[in-house]
Amino acid sequence: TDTLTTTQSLTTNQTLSSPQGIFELGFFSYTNSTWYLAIWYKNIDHKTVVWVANRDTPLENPTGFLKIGDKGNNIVLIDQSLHQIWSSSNQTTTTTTSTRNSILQLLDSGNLVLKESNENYPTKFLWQSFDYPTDTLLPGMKLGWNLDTGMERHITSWKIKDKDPSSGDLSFKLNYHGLPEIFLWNKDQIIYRSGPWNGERFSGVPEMQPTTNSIKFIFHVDEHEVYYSFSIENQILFSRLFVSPIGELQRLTWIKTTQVWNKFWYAPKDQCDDYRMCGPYGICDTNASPVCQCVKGFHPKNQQNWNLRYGSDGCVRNKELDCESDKFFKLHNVKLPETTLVLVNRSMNLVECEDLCHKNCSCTAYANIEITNGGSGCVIWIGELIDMRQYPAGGQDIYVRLAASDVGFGGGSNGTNSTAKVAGIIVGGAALILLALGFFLLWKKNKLQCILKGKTEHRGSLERSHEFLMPEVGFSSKREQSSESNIDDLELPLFDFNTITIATNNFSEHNKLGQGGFGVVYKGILIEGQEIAVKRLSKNSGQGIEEFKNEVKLLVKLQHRNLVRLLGCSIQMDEKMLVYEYMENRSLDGILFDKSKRSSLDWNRRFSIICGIARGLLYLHQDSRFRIIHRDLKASNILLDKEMNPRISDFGMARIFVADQTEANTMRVVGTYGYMSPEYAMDGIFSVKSDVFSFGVLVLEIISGKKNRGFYYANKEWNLLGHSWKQWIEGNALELIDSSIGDLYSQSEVLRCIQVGLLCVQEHAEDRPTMSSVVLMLSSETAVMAQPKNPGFCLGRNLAETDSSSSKQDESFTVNHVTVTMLEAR
Ligand SMILES: Nc1ncnc2c1ncn2[C@@H]1O[C@H](COP(=O)(O)OP(=O)(O)OP(=O)(O)O)[C@@H](O)[C@H]1O
Repeated sequence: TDTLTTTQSLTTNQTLSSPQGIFELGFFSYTNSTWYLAIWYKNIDHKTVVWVANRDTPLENPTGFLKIGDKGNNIVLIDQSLHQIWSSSNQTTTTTTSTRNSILQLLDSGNLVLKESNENYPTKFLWQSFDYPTDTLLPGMKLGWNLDTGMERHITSWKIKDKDPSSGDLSFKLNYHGLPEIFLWNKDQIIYRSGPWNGERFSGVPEMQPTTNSIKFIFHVDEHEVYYSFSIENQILFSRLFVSPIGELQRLTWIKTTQVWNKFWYAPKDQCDDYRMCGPYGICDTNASPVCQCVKGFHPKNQQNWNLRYGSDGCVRNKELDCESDKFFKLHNVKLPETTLVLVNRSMNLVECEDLCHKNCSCTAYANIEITNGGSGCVIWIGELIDMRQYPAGGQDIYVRLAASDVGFGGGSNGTNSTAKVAGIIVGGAALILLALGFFLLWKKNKLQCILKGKTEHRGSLERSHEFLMPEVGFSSKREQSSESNIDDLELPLFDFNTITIATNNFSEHNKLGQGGFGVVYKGILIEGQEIAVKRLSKNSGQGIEEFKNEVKLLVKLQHRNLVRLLGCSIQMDEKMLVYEYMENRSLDGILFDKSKRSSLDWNRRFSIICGIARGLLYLHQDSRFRIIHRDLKASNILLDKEMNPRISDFGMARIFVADQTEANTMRVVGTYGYMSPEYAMDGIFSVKSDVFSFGVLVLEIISGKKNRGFYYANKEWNLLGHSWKQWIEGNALELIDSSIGDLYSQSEVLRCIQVGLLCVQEHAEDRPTMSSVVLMLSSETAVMAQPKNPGFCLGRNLAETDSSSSKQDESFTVNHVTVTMLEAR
């Protein structure tokens, strides 16, 4: 049978057999002292184990058994003393709910699956062994990442071949950063890499050639998943990828007539496959002597070691770059250098790619990503070029940046316009002959190869207008999604995590702009030179990725000259980042409340800042396609651009940063103390009028240059609001004005602003004007204005401040340091 039910168990002398008898599940032992639950090919005499459940926790005698766990959501191995020695739920977090009717089934693919017995959907499993490979990748298994759940699948060798299946030192793992590629690790050291996928094959496996039958190789990249896999059209043909304990990656294919596993392909093959063999800017060529050569324009860093055939020190430039006048030199037929830290744009062509690289002084090389149809896409390297090798044929072209004088005779390449140039390494006179020989050998080898087919479905619709706003992972190929979801996704400008890492100098302290309630903010410079501010949201921002994306999609549409533009977001596993345009003059509070800086804000400037904020807020309240209540309007959320125009920031954060649902419901989440309207602070009632209140506080702060919280008049009873109100009713309002403004101001304008400010901070929300009347009052000298009534919270000490944790500084007085905004659909 192929199935085990909840009432059955599988003892060590029993097996399950897949429906067509291709695979078998049972127990095996090499030593008779350790027993393992495993899957092997049923009809291959020499037992070829492809999966082991309890590789690191063997049964110590053959009296154990396998059964479905009591809750029906996992499988467990029980030993002689009825102890559970292994369970599938150690491996998974997804199957926490209990299920009554589950069954365990061995499929003909070799996949052992736990599923609901009435579940007919062929891929809906509670658990599957394919998610937990051991040392073997079977057709249909994925090697790589599910970026939504963080699940990673890789293969790890046995300790001793055919003897000890416990986890060995060798693993083959996909790295999804940059242009994804797969690395062979020995413990914590990389020993080989595949090179990135070029649409047809791995850049480091030029012998993989698309032919016409049997094995189809798959390299899938989208924002949810990045994986390598393969399928075989003919189920009776057996092929598996396997990592051996001695550090060899092997594709083995079963030859029925001779009953042997044939080594179809393997790696590493030669010394040039050894990772970093020739160091930075070194290029390894098995046909050269010594095998390590420097890229043209470079010389060995340590000539002595180099002479001793030690290449790992690599090479250094003959002449430093000068950026402007640099040229590019084309290397033919190479394995592309490591692509973990690169920038990727799939929509650019080679000419645009060159242009981009040229403009960025830290770009060291560029190349096409895909080789199909004459080449497409752009990858640019920012740092050293590592682990290149030269192939006689079948490699890729890369354009390396050199100082103009190092390009030498024949000149630099102008990207696609250039004619084929001499290979960029100094290989000596025999190269051509060897090249021809190499071609011949390769051709012979290729005749033996089976199919290699990259997935090349259309991707034109995926191109984005933002260059390098595109994550490699998110953009490259949403190939298996409906066009509808593609269109949907088009609206979300996703920045590649690498782009952000590079832009922010790997989130360096130096780039840190500050820390707010939502997380740390970094300054960044995109490769095209655009400055950005990246808000790295605290990990517990409480919102799922999909909801986050939806919010960002809405917020990027809000555009107004008095709002800080949200450019997009970046998502890395469970980490979320918001990308804003950078505001050169930072936040208003940094100038307004700084003794030495505030005099740079004369009255005209302050008045235009007040008017700008009013217009921005009006847009949020009324003119945008959604009504947005900011809920955290304050001087630190007013940023100033190059021309000192005010720009409101942090709008829409309530939706993005859901700290805790219960808090949101009980409305305990509040804005920043000092700017909060009474009804909001006390009862959690928020409306556009609570924003109007905060705006009023801001206006009075801008006029007086004093913080509402930090300012107490004489007997310390009054805060800025109380003090302003007092001056107003006593007819001394002009005394409020910041002395650093000097004498150059229009009295009527100042008075009008004070009146507007006081109208906005009135205690009762219904008395406060709307933002549209505020804008009107500010812009018209003849507008009729009401007399303000008393403000809310005009005493220095009030309800909120009795909290012992509040300080006199203008910090967020918030629950969990979260400040919020509200977004309502119209
Ligand atoms: N787009 C931007 N351009 C330049 N500087 C910015 C930008 N966004 C934020 N900053 C700076 O980063 C720092 C932190 O900003 P953030 O908005 O996270 O915190 P905050 O406004 O001080 O507090 P809160 O999170 O409570 O609103 C501030 O000093 C701000 O000036």
